Amino acid sequence: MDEVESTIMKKSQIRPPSRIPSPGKGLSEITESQNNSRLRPPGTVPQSLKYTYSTASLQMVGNDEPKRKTLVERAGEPAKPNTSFAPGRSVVKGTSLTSARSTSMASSTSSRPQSSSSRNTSASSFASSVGPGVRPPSSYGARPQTSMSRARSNTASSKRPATAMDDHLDPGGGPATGKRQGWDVHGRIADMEAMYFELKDTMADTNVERKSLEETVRHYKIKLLQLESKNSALEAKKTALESQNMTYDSKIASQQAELDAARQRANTMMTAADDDRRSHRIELDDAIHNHRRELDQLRRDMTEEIDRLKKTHQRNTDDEFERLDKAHRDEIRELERRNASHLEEEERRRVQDLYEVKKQITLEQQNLDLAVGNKDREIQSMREQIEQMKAELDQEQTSKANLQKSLNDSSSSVVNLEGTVRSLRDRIQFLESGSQAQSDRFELMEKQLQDALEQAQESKSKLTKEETLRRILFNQVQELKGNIRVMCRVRPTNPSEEVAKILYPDIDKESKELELQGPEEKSSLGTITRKTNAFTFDRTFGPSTTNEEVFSEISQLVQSALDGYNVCIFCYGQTGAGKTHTMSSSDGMIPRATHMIYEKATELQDKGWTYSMEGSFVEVYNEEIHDLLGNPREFDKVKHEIRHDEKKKQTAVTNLKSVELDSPDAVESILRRADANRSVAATKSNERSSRSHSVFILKLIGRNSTTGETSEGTLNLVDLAGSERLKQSGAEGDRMKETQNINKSLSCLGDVIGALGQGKEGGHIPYRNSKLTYLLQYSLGGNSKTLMFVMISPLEAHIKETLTSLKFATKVHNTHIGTAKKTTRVKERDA
Ligand SMILES: Nc1ncnc2c1ncn2[C@@H]1O[C@H](COP(=O)(O)OP(=O)(O)OP(=O)(O)O)[C@@H](O)[C@H]1O
Repeated sequence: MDEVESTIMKKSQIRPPSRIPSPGKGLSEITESQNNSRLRPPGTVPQSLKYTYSTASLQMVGNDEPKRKTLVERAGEPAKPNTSFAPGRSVVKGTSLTSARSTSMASSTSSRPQSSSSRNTSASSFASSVGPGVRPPSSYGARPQTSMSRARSNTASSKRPATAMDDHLDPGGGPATGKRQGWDVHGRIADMEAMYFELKDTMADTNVERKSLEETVRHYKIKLLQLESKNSALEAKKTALESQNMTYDSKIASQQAELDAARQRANTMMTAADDDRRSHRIELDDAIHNHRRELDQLRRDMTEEIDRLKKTHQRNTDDEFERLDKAHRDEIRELERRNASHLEEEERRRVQDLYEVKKQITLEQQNLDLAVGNKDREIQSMREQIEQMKAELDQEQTSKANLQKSLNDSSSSVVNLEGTVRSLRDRIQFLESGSQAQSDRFELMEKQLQDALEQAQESKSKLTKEETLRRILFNQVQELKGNIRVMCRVRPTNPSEEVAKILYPDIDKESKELELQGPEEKSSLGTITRKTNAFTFDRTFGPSTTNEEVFSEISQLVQSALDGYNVCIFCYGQTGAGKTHTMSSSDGMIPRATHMIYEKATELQDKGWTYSMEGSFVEVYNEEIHDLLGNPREFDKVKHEIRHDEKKKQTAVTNLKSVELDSPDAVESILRRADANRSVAATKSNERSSRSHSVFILKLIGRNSTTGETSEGTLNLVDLAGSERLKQSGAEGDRMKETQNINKSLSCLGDVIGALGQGKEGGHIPYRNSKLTYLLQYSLGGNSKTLMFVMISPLEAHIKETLTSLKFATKVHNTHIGTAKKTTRVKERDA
């Protein structure tokens, strides 16, 4: 609002005249009228006029009609009453501004001290130019008092600078600043024109000012309307709040009344409760008092009754005791009599039972004999079956040999025939005779050749079929022999060593039995005895047996690996019993097996089989896997993990070096390297005792291009660490840890074989309990074939350990994995 006002104020400033010509003396009557207006004191303005101006000004604002005419227009008009001009001026310069901001106006007006006088002057000049007759009467005489006029009357009038008007007022007529003479009509007209333009500008300014004022008034009106609507809204709100307030007041009053009523009720209830409590207390006191009295009375009565009863009871007890004593004695006599008869009866019955039991035992014995006879017959029939199968196998092998021979013959005859054909062709070409005889002969020979070729092809396909059949029959024979087999080998001795008594009762027959005389045992009577322990295995090898003989017994298993089975052959026994000699020596099982596989694989090439063979060698030492073909310095750095392929039933070890066995020499180099790397440590039992389990893994993958068959087998040859007992070995520190780990893994091996023997479908087999059993998971049990060599030392000093090894082997031998097998037991009899 102030900003608008200040704008208005700025616009309302009237430019001071630049130069006002001083009027000549001929214009004195105008001067006089002007003088009159100037000379009239401010207080002389009639009150009625003042009122009229203000009302008129308000009307002007309200009507918003620019009724004023320009000075030029009015110049040609007839004279009008004074009031018609004065209010217009007052509206613009006086009343409205005075009432709004009198101070601002005063200051703005005072900044232009010459404005009114210039106007007066211009009016006078104008009058003088148009002549006195048309000049309007002095409007200034009727002008209301404004701040400007007050300022002039109070302060500026006395100190006002000299103006043209003053010159007119000067009676001396000597113009202080006059520049034109009375005759200088043109000059005056020019001045008049200048003044006229100046006035025109002033009027234009005034119009602008008026418009802005009208705008302001409109703005105020809008504002007023907004305020009024706001006021009415507030009024409505106030009314609503008042009515709400009244509702609350009435609610509070009703709740207060309810509260008072509730208080009243509570007081009444409290009083009633107090009364009740008092009356109850009195009743309770009375009751307690009565109860005590009754209790005392009862106590007295009871005491009297007890005394009376005691006396009566004493009497009765004495009588009863006498009576019971008599009855008891009678009863004892009666019981003794009954017991005697009962005993007689019982004895009779027992004798009868004994007779029945004896009879039943005899019957069962007969049944058992029958069953044993049946079993024997079954065994006999199985043996016969095996024999028959062996005969069939022999027959098949013979037929295979014959076929092979005929194939060879056919091949050589084919070669011969081919040579013949070539020579005949040459001859044909040479002869060129085309004679019938020659032609016939040639045809005959060609036919013979064709027949021979067909025969050879037929023999080849027959041979392939024979091979497949052989595999099936061979596996059947292996299964009949059992999927886990145990063989015992006794190492030779030096002449200086004290040997224990070991017998081989069936050495000339099946070579399965072994008898060992146990250690000396002292009885309670002081007599010393030695028990003979008899053992039976799938085969027993005496000290003179060579590695070649041993291998001939196990070669069939190696053949199974080629046929796609998982085969595991392991040597078990105490340190120094000959495990390493049997397994890894230069003519041991590992080199022999690999050589055999190599040879067989080469042979099978004729039957369409191609084999790839990969060998790796690991060591399980302190439950860690080491790569025996790797760098021994990195044994502790490189970690190996065992991964199983559940689907293929194959095991893989991570970060393991495997060597392609493309020649027999490759096997020897592997063995040399593994031997150099193998962890060895000295113990009391053996100077170079292997302290780890070593596993030679041979993977055999075969493909038959003719039949499309594939086979994937694994041969594991395991040299177990020594099985000596902790106490005996005298191991300490690291050695003790080694021995503990060895014993743990060997006992896990026993547990696994035991669990497999129970043969429960889906039963838990604790393969994971040791690294060794986990590594051999798919080579122990299931569809795999296992052979255990129990190595024993024949020395007297090792007899206890030997017995332990043999008992463990018997436990394994009694395990049924896969097909049924005869159970053997350790037989003991005194020497
Ligand atoms: N059948 C055998 N014929 C000849 N010598 C043998 C035979 N068995 C074992 N030996 C010899 O007996 C010694 C101990 O044998 P070997 O090292 O094989 O025992 P080990 O049971 O493997 O011992 P460890 O488990 O501690 O390695 C070796 O010198 C070995 O040559």
